[in-house]
Amino acid sequence: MVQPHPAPQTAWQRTPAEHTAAVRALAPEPRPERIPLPEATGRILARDVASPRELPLWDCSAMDGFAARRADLAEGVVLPVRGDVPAGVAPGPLEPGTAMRIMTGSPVPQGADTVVPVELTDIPRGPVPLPQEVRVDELPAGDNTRAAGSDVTTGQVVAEAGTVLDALTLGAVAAVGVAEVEATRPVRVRAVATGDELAPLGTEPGPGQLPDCNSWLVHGLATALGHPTERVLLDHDDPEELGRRLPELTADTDLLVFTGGVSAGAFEVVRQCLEPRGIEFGQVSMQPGKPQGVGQLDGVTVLCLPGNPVSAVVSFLAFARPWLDAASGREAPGPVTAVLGDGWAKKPGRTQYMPVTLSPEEGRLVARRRSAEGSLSHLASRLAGVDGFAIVPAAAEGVQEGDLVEVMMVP
Ligand SMILES: Nc1nc2c(c(=O)[nH]1)N[C@H]1C(S)=C(S)[C@@H](COP(=O)(O)OP(=O)(O)OC[C@H]3O[C@@H](n4cnc5c(N)ncnc54)[C@H](O)[C@@H]3O)O[C@H]1N2
Ligand code: MOO
Repeated sequence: MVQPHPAPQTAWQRTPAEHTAAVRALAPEPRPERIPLPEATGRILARDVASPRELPLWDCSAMDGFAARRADLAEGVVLPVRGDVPAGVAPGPLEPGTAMRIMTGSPVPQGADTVVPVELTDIPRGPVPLPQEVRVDELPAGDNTRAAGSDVTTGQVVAEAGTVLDALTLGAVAAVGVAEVEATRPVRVRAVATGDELAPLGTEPGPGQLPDCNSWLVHGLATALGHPTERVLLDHDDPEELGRRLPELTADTDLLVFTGGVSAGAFEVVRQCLEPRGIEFGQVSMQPGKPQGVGQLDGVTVLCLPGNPVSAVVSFLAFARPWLDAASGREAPGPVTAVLGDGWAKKPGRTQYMPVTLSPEEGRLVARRRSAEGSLSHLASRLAGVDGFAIVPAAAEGVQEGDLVEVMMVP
């Protein structure tokens, strides 16, 4: 058992917005690097990607059928077929009064301006030999061609700096043939859960112990945002021991996130170790998430979040996420507006973050409390299924069904 340290003094009182700004101000500039496109999945683009070519690369067919001149077409007309235009060939010009068989995406022969879909002719669909002639049974409504450059022109930006290279953005960049991109380096996160009482997942908790979930929560949230994250479990409340381990904890990382040991108890390992080292602790007028600490050690930003699991999640989303967005060049997503599907009373004074589920109903996004016990900070098991946290302003004494609320989303 570690001897208690003197009760720490509260350094500051802030609103959530003030603390978000204070934390965000410590974020380093995003560091870009040039990497092969496949490695950039999930990264954030540091520079616009402009197309080096136009797409389609040529005027092409939108249908499998027969390329012809509109002027030669009439219902029942029979045209001689002068060749095939499969994928991957550059056809010669089309003689007036003739047709060429053409496949979807293939270059329209010079002189042709219309593709008659095979279904509108006497030729059966599918792999049939090239016919000598084709009868047009019905005139196509459109020309069934796609103009060169109608998707993208040379130099046009297909993905903007700040965009996450998700599967679809990656597809767009690959489509224009760009093999390397400038993306921001991922931010390395270390999630440190502290507390004498913590038992690692998969072990049976001893007397007075409980399973650690915070390291998994922080790991999961940071990973979901695309940051490589390492978990550390410090199953003790010894500030001296934590002090000895600090060089190791701050090495090769950009953001160190502690959970637990930050409030006013006699054994607040994180606060007692880090306050003398310049990390500032104080209170944010929010519920949950009141006790917070922030600062820098050896150039690494250190965030100290409260140990109650719901408090840790809310604090991560309100403070760590904006830091991560800023450090990785990602535009911070704002809250989502929803209609409340139920109401509840609240004490005025602190901004409340209520765990809610969201569902689209009759064209509106409806937010409902995840559980009747509301935003109590210890309800770890009720985190399952939470879509976000409805933000109820500090002065409010409650909310009613039908009110509009802003919801801080879970990534
Ligand atoms: N006298 C006061 N007491 C408390 C205050 C206060 O202002 N004055 N603030 C309360 C609030 S609000 C919160 S939130 C908590 C925050 O406390 P700590 O950050 O010091 O967290 P701990 O005491 O270490 O733990 C709180 C609670 O959470 C459980 N916990 C901690 N880590 C984990 C983990 N990794 N996995 C699962 N559960 C964890 C821990 O066992 C405790 O039950 O302080 C209030 N007290
Ligand atoms: O801030 Mo604590 O998170 O209210 O329970």
